[in-house]
Amino acid sequence: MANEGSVKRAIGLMSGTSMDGIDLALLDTDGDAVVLRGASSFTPFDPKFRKRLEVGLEAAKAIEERDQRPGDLVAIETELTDLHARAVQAFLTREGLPAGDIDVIGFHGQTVLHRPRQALTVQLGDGAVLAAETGIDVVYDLRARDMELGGQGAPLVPAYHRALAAGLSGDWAGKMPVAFVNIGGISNITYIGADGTLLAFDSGPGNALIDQWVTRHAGIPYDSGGAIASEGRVLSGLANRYLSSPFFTARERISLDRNDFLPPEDHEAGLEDGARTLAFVTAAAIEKAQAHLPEKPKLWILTGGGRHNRMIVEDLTVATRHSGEVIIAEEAGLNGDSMEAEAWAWLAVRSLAGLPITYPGTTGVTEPATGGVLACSKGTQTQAVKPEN
Ligand SMILES: Nc1ncnc2c1ncn2[C@@H]1O[C@H](COP(=O)(O)OP(=O)(O)OP(=O)(O)O)[C@@H](O)[C@H]1O
Ligand SMILES: CC(=O)N[C@H]1[C@@H]2OC[C@@H](O2)[C@@H](O)[C@@H]1O[C@H](C)C(=O)O
Repeated sequence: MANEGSVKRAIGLMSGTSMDGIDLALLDTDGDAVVLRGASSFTPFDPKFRKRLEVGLEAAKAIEERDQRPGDLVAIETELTDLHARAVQAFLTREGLPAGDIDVIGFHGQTVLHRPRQALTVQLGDGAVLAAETGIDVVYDLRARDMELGGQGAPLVPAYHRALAAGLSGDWAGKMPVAFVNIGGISNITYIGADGTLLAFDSGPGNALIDQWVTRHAGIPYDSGGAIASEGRVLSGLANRYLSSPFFTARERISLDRNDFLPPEDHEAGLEDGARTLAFVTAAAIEKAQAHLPEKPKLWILTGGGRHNRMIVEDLTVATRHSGEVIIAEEAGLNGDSMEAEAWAWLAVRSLAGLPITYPGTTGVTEPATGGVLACSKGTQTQAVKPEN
């Protein structure tokens, strides 16, 4: 290991359900406290590769065993791994850091299938190849063991949210319970009670529906700032169709696949009304999540790309105005773009130490569980991380 003692220097790599690119973050941590949040980067996928990933998602529907790669998925996985290796190399060059300074990379990969009921989750990405190409040890496949132990395999960032909450300062420190809401392709919520209670689950659609809608109707990848939505009005019939999904009232909290909610049919709305309604649905779904929490949060910290959509932020602010305050991560001194990548760095360090990464309250796993697979940079052997939870 490059760094002595319990504090490790880790790089986290996240390519989320929006499939927009690779977030990278540097983190110094002992796997408990966040010692130092470092520099970060974003490497967008070019539109051609994004298109290939979308085709890959369709092919992935045929997967029954997690190592199957139907259609073009073998080639896509190779290209994806290579793009991650290049993102790491470009970051190290930019920051003037030798690879030997980094103890470990936490590698998420690209989720192409997630079926918790079948205990099946597939993230494309070859950890061994990434380790060989970067010369840095890689911890990857962090979701699978949780599923084997009865968990949903997601969300995994909540334990990191709790570590961040412990470090909040000033006025924000006393505002408990606090909820982190990550508005990515799908939205997920983490609740941290004043007594440290940790609960988390996917709360519903995030930007994926909005992205698909504006791509189809305006040829742009996302509704920047919520500008299109701000020109439209909420179509209550359409909104209610989404919000009456049994997903919101089911006692069991399940993690979502990107395709669990689909964009409206073309005839159901015009461009602006569709974007406005979907932004409303995203916020309303987050508000509905409160029904599954022991107390209403006093503070909501928004992360993920959806915090830039002002209609989502406004709608959530209105919906929670009697009980809580809504802020974006940056107002609390955090980085809403790199938080998930930071989390993957933190989780990798925990994995190396055999510490739990998921809990009954976060994924429904039977007991606190570690996870991940270690691929060593020196040598070809890939060994499973041996947990001691
Ligand atoms: N300026 C902006 N205005 C509005 N929306 C934005 C803006 N920037 C990014 N987004 C939205 O955020 C999305 C990317 O968010 P993010 O990177 O948090 O998602 P992700 O990590 O891929 O998803 P997940 O957390 O579900 O895995 C984009 O697809 C877009 O919809
Ligand atoms: C299977 C999968 O990749 N799930 C993602 C997805 O995107 C958001 C939400 O659904 C969350 O459950 C999860 O990612 C975050 C990073 C997590 O595991 O915490």
